[in-house]
Amino acid sequence: MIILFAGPRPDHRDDWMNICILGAGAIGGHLAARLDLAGASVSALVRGAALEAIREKGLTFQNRDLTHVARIAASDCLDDLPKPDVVIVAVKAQSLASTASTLERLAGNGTPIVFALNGLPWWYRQQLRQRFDVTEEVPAASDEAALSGLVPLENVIGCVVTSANSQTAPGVIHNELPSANRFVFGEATGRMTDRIQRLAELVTKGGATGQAVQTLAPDIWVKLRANVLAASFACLTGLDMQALMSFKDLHKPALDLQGEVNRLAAACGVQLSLDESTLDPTRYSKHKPSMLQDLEKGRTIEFDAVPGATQSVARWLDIPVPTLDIVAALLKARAMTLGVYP
Ligand SMILES: NC(=O)C1=CN([C@@H]2O[C@H](COP(=O)(O)OP(=O)(O)OC[C@H]3O[C@@H](n4cnc5c(N)ncnc54)[C@H](OP(=O)(O)O)[C@@H]3O)[C@@H](O)[C@H]2O)C=CC1
Ligand SMILES: CC(C)(CO)C(=O)C(=O)O
Repeated sequence: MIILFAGPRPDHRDDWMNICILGAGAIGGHLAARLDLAGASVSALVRGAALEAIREKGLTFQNRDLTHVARIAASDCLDDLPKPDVVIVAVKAQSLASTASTLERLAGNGTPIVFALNGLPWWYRQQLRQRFDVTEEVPAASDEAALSGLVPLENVIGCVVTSANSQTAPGVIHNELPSANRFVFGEATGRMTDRIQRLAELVTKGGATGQAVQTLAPDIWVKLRANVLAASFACLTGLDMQALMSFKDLHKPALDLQGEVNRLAAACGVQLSLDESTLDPTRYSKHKPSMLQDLEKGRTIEFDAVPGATQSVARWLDIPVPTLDIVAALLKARAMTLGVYP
C-alpha cells in the first residue's frame, strides 16, 4: 500500500509533533527545513561548527526555487532539547555507532527512531540474517553490531531518501533538484501506522514528496542499486552524475551491475527489472553523490553500508556478483589509498 499526501503549506505551527534531527548535515538539514516549513516543532542534536552556525543564524536551506531559514532549537545535548515525539537519524552509516547510547536511551523511552540513510539498513540486514539463517558473525565494528539489541524493531522506522544535497557551509544546505525530493517511510515491522503517515504528510506539506509504505524493501533495493552504481563509479572516476551517465562506455558495466543487484533483490523477495532509463544523463544534474563528496573531503566513505553490505548478501545467498566484486575491490583500494576506508 502506498499513501501519497499533497496539501497546502500551513501557516500555523502544529504542536502535536516534536521532531528531533540527529545529524543536521545535508539530509538531516533538508528534512529539518521541510518539517519546519510544514509547521512541526523541529530541534537538532548537532555538534561543532554546524551547532554554532544554527544557533547564531538558523539553519539555511536553499535551492533554485526557495531559500528558507529555519530557526530551530539546537544543542549537542539531548537534555537541552524539547522531549521528541520522534527522532530522525541522518548521519553517515559509519557514524551510527557513535549515536548508540543516545538511541538506546530514546528507544528505552519508547521514542520512534527514523533512520534516513543510504545503503542496506542495519535493521534490514538483521532481518535478512534471521530469514536466511546466516551463521556468519555480525562484524564487531559495524552499525548492526552497535544498534541491534539496543533499538527494538518496534521503534524503528526506515526512510529511503531520493534527493541530491550538499552542506556548502556549516548549517547551510544546498538542494540540487527542487522537483526530485522524495522521502519514503516504512516501519521495520512492516505495518502501516499513523506515525509513518504523519511523517509523510509533514514532508509533503513542507514541499517535498512524502510517502508512507507498508513494505519498504522495494524502495531500499531500488535505492541501493542506484547507489552501488552511482556512488562507486563516481568515486572511481571523480565524475558528477550527469557526466558519469554521459560516458557511454560505463553503460554496459552499469547494466551488468544492475542485473546482479536485481538477482539479490529477487532472492530477498523483491522483483526488479533492468531500468535503462536510469542511464539517461538528462535525468541528472551536476550533483556529486554524497560518497564522492566525502571522498573529496577526505572523510570516511559509506563503503560497508553500500557495496560492502551488498556483497555480504551475495555471499549469504551464494549468488555470484562478478561485476560488483570488481567495482567494490577497486573502490576499496582507492578508499584505502586515500585513507577514507573505515
Ligand atoms: N547528501 C545527499 O544528497 C544524500 C545523502 N543520503 C544519505 O543520507 C545519509 C546522511 O548523509 P548526508 O546528510 O549527506 O551526510 P552529512 O555528512 O552531510 O551529514 C551527517 C551529519 O551527521 C553529523 N553527525 C555524525 N555523527 C554524529 C553524532 N554522533 N552526533 C551528532 N551529529 C553527528 C555530522 O557531523 P560532523 O560533520 O561533525 O561529523 C554531519 O553533520 C547518508 O547515509 C547518505 O548516504 C541519501 C540521499 C542523498
Ligand atoms: C545520488 C543521490 C543524490 C540520489 O538520491 C544519493 O543518494 C547520494 O548523493 O548519496
